[in-house]
Amino acid sequence: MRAQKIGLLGGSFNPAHDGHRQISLAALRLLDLDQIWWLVSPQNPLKSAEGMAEYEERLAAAEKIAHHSRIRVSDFEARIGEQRTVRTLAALKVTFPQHRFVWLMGADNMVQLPKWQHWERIMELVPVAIFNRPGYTYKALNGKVAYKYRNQRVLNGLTGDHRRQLADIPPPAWTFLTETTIKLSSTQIRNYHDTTGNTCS
Ligand SMILES: Nc1ncnc2c1ncn2[C@@H]1O[C@H](COP(=O)(O)OP(=O)(O)OP(=O)(O)O)[C@@H](O)[C@H]1O
Ligand SMILES: O=C(O)c1ccc[n+]([C@@H]2O[C@H](COP(=O)([O-])O)[C@@H](O)[C@H]2O)c1
Repeated sequence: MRAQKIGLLGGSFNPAHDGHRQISLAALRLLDLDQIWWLVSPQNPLKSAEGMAEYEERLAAAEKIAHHSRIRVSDFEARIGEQRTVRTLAALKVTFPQHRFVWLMGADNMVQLPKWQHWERIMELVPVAIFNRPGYTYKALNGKVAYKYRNQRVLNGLTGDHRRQLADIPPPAWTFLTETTIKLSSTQIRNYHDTTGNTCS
C-alpha cells in the first residue's frame, strides 16, 4: 500500500454510532487525511466489561455504520492482543512504517488521557486531534494535557490552517477541532435500548 495519512479512531464502539462517522468525515476533511481506521478495542482497560457487547458483534455493527470507502474498521488490537494505546501505536508504526498516523479522540478522552498507560509517550508517538464534545470543552482545554503541551498546539490561525499538516508535524503536536459538536453517544443508545427493548443503531 502506498504511503498514506491515516487517522486512528480507537474506541469501544459499544455500539458504533453516527457520531463516530461524522467525526471521521470531519477528520478526513479538516486534517487532509487519506483514511480513517476505526480500531475496535477488545476492552477499554478503564471501562467495566459488564455490558460490553461481544467483540464480533461490535465489529460487525461498526462496519455497517462506517459505510464509507475511506473508513476501515480494524480488529488490529484483537489480533495483536493489546488494549493499551501506547502499545498499539508502537505496533502500528512498526507494522506500517510507510504510513503517517494521527490519533483521534473526543474531548472526553482528552480529559481522561492522564489516566492512560504512559500517556506522555502516546503524545510523543503520534500527533493527536481532539474533537469537541458537548460538556467536555472547558475541562479538556483547561486540563493537564492542554497545559503540558500548550506550546505544541496546532491552530487554524492567521498564518494559515496548519491543522492540514498535522500528520507531518513531529509529535508532540495536537489540535482541538471545534467544527463538530455532536451529542450522540453509545451510552445514550444503550440506555434507549434498555428502556424500550428496541434495537437502535
Ligand atoms: N459525539 C462525539 N463527539 C466527539 N467524539 C466522540 C463522539 N462520540 C464518540 N467520540 C469519540 O470516539 C471515540 C470512540 O468512542 P466510543 O466508542 O467510546 O463511543 P462513546 O459514545 O464515547 O461511548 P460511551 O458513551 O459508551 O462512552 C472516543 O475517543 C470518543 O471520545
Ligand atoms: O491505553 C490506555 O491506558 C487506555 C485507557 C483508556 C482508553 N484507551 C483507549 O481509548 C480509546 C477510546 O476508548 P473508548 O472506550 O472511550 O471508546 C480506545 O482505543 C481505548 O483502548 C486506552
